[in-house]
Amino acid sequence: MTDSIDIITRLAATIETRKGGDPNDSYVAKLFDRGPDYAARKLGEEAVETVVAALAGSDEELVGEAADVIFHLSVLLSARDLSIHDALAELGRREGVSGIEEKNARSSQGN
Ligand SMILES: N=c1c2ncn([C@@H]3O[C@H](COP(=O)(O)OP(=O)(O)OP(=O)(O)O)[C@@H](O)[C@H]3O)c2ncn1[C@@H]1O[C@H](COP(=O)(O)O)[C@@H](O)[C@H]1O
Repeated sequence: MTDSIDIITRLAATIETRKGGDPNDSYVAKLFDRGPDYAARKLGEEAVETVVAALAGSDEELVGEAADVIFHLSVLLSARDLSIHDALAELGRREGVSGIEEKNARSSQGN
């Protein structure tokens, strides 16, 4: 499990290093160059492909599409000057909070 977090941490760090990079040398730099809206569309495409794989694909295809979603989500958050670690921290915050408490906490915040 620690290894999985290490992989996400390394990926997030690599993604950050690509900011301002040459789009011809780096796929992530190309995504940054095209902007957050493009990164969001890529994430949407990968999410749809994940659903298709879940409904009609093999386990291997589903895992591959899920990895694409995590990658493109990481790029999108970085393009918005956020990080996948912000999303993980939110999941961590929800640990130990029951579904009802979470719902109440969100409605008291106006969400
Ligand atoms: N995980 C990935 C990853 N997954 C997929 N891809 C790239 O995604 C591209 C495939 O995208 P698509 O098929 O959707 O379409 P495309 O037409 O090629 O791309 P678009 O023009 O549609 O954006 C290929 O170029 C893949 O190399 C990735 N590129 C990079 N990473 C990670 O990002 C790191 C940095 O990559 P670079 O920025 O390229 O050095 C790598 O070390 C990896 O860890």
